[in-house]
Amino acid sequence: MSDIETIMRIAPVVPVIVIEDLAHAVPLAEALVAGGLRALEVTLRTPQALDAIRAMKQVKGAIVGAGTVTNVEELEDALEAGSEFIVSPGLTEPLARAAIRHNVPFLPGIANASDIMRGLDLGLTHFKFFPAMAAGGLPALKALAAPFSQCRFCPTGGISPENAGEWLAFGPVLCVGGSWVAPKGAPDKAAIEALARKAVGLRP
Ligand SMILES: O=C(O)C(=O)C[C@H](O)[C@H](O)COP(=O)(O)O
Repeated sequence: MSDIETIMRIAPVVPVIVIEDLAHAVPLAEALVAGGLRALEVTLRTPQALDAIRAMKQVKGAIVGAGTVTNVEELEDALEAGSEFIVSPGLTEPLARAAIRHNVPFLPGIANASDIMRGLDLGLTHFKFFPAMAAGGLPALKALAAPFSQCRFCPTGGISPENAGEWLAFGPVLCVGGSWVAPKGAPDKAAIEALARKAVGLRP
């Protein structure tokens, strides 16, 4: 099993995916992988999410994780479905301890210094900065990262093709998360592949 840093370094953008129709899962994953985005975060926001994870794992080259994992039960369901990494909007001790116990790459959300310190106490150093723009944008992350030089981040929430390059130019940012590469609805494979290709080119 890879560690979370390896997963964060696969591509500059991790698509944040909401699957409303299971039939969309495989074509969407195929288009994203073809465009160069291989680490895919499927949010547990819809009843189809776990089946979507199972289906997308069959796509060659895809590394499929679960997002919006907010408690231990969801983490266990996500692992049962074959999730290769776990993303959470926040950081609770029970969830973090379960992720560590299961030895699954884990990217919990932080938004302030106390969140980071709780993570460090648990042995975690890699975090999602969420909600990135609403929590103060790049100036906020720069200020937060300064006292925690051992930490690495994946800002998510309000990241766009227009601002992603600036985030990715900041050393502690290994990747960004974003939903813009996985628009809702029936996937237009050519359009999504093109969005993914552009996203791959965003790393300065
Ligand atoms: O679902 C979760 O677990 C979240 O943490 C929220 C998502 O990561 C953001 O909603 C994606 O943000 P946008 O790219 O601005 O659409």
